[in-house]
Amino acid sequence: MMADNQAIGLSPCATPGTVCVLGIDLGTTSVKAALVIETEQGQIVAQSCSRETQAQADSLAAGAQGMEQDVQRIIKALNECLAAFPQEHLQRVSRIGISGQMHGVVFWKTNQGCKWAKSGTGHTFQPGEVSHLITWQDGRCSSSFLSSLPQPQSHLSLATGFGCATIYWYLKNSPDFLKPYDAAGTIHDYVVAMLCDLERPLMSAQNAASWGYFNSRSKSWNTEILRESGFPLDLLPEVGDPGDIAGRMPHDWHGIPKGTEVGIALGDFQCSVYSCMTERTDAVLNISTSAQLTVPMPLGFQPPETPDSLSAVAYFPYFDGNYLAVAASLNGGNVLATFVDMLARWMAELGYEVLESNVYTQMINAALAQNDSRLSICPTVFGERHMPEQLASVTSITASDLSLGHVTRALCHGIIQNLHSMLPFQHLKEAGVKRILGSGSALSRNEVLKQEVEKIFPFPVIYGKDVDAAVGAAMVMLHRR
Ligand SMILES: Nc1ncnc2c1ncn2[C@@H]1O[C@H](COP(=O)(O)OP(=O)(O)O)[C@@H](O)[C@H]1O
Ligand SMILES: O=C(CO)[C@@H](O)[C@H](O)[C@H](O)[C@H](O)COP(=O)(O)O
Repeated sequence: MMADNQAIGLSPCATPGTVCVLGIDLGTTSVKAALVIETEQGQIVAQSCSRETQAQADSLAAGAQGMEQDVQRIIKALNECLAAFPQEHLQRVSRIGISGQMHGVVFWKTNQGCKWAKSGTGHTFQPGEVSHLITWQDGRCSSSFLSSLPQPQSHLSLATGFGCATIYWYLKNSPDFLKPYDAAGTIHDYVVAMLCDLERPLMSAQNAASWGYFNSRSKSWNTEILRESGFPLDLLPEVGDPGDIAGRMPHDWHGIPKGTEVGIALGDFQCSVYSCMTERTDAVLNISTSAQLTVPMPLGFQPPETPDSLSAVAYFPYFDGNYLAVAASLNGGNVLATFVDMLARWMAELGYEVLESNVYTQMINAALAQNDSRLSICPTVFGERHMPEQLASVTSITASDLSLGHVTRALCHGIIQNLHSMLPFQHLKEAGVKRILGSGSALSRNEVLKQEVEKIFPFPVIYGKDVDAAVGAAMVMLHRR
């Protein structure tokens, strides 16, 4: 689906005195925005919008191993989302919360990162001296390259696609690439820096942990280790607490008033959890481009000093010094997207053009008619961080189970089964989990995935209406005073 705009019937944002917060999520596939307002009954999502970015770009330096995105395209999708909101709502926004795809890195030149221009509805910005975003899906750092790097002092293992690993890769393979830039951050740190005109980017501890070489206990980069190996320390953003304010906008933006507060950028996964988790006995399953299954760790939990690189579960910083235990899978909605793309390419080779959104609808409907499939699909097309070498496979192929419905059913089963192998039902039960909350648009739009979740994890599964990272980012900013 290319675009999706939704509005509730009333216009509470337009009511004077109403607190209205804009939440933005810069995801791997799409940009989402939501206007969330505080009412006596709680929060309401007054408007939401989603635009696919179609930002995939060739990597000149890393070739097929690279996974890069064009920042112009991401900002275009963001501008389109905001342009779709009514001006009278945007004029009431008093705070902005921004989240996005973690781990990735984008480089820019201070004071030249963007160009502001006046448009019909106020000021907007376009990217200026900015590199591609090298995303969390980037595969340029091989296992042998990673093991040649200094040992981080962090509870999280380093993996390909992590900002610091990517910077090391440029340093060793293409140092000239880094020369024009003096600032770096995740894509959402970049947007916050542009909106607040920050001299030096600010990054939340959530995103810093996702870059590697960050100690979550001391909330500091492994400066000494990095310095000794010649790492360009100037490219490391300053780190702040998730929920803190990064600054105020010196310009109006799409009609949002000048002076509006912008929060330090947050992790998309943590914001998805924030949008729905209400009890400490909740597990959250988020499926967007990637997939995560998570449970909150007990209050006061501190992760071990060193990571277990073979463990499928990692501890990600959440809010207020708390942690989430997470099975962060690299194989979520992107596996289905790869399948759809493969089908569309085959069809094109056979002389037929198909609309990908129609393929999703058809294949989901076909799989709904097949309760089961003997096909067994291990879906790890993109490997997993704890097992990068184990790629996807199909076994138990019988001639009777080759319909689109059988294959889609087996694929959806495989995605959920893979998450289960990383964080099994039994472990969730032992951790006191009572229900699973579903979030993310790859899950909410796919009835077959939902059925497989309910089969494989026999807990009550609840799919909220307005649960995603954009709403979570707005809620964080509503709640933090
Ligand atoms: N028409 C569709 N119907 C069902 N699922 C879809 C459709 N289009 C895309 N998807 C799924 O949604 C995923 C992207 O979800 P999205 O929430 O946009 O990701 P992100 O938050 O990572 O940007 C795709 O990888 C794909 O699996
Ligand atoms: O990279 C992964 C894979 O699950 C996670 O560690 C991370 O929290 C996020 O999923 C990434 O930020 C990507 O998010 P998304 O675009 O798939 O929603």
